[in-house]
Amino acid sequence: MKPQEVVLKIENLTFGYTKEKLLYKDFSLKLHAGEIVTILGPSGSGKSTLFELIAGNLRPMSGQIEKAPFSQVFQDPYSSFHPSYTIENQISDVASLEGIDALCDQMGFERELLKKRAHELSGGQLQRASILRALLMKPKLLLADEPTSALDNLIQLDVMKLLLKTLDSVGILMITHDRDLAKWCSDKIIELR
Ligand SMILES: Nc1ncnc2c1ncn2[C@@H]1O[C@H](COP(=O)(O)OP(=O)(O)OP(=O)(O)O)[C@@H](O)[C@H]1O
Repeated sequence: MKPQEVVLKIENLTFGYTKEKLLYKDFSLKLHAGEIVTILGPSGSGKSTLFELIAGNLRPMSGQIEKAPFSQVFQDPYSSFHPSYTIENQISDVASLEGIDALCDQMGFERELLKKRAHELSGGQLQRASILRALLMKPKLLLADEPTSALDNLIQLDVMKLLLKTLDSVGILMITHDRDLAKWCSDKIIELR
């Protein structure tokens, strides 16, 4: 079997907002296309900070982060979209709409919702729109922060299954508080303290 491409390589990462309180000390992680790695940890343990570091919004104190082209699904569906523009407009700003109909069907996301403005959608609908946008960007690495938190249990599983289907060519790094979900879908779980 052909070895899968490395889509994220973190080497000896050290970071804290202050030197006195480090959140990461010599932290390393390698993620391949086809893998899903989940970060579990209590509130305040540094999960979102790790995504900020990977996305390049924060600089490590030391260590290296190499990443393939990535897209992100954010924890708060309401802040993921501008409230007064349509979902379709906001997706087409960053991605081609090719394949959107099939993806909508797979996610149980009614296509009419694409023509609506973000403020007219529910939290669960917005969260699916955010996943739709992230997948249409055709990333090699998907950073997913609580990607299914606003969905009820049944839809949550469907959406996770869809994310897993993309795994042939994509590596997923996911944050969740949901230990059962993490155990069900992850190749590897990293626990922060
Ligand atoms: N911009 C910042 N400046 C200073 N400290 C910060 C900043 N952002 C986060 N922190 C602190 O860093 C720690 C880690 O925060 P982070 O948001 O990464 O945690 P988390 O594990 O994602 O939490 P949650 O599960 O609640 O989202 C917390 O103690 C937080 O108060």
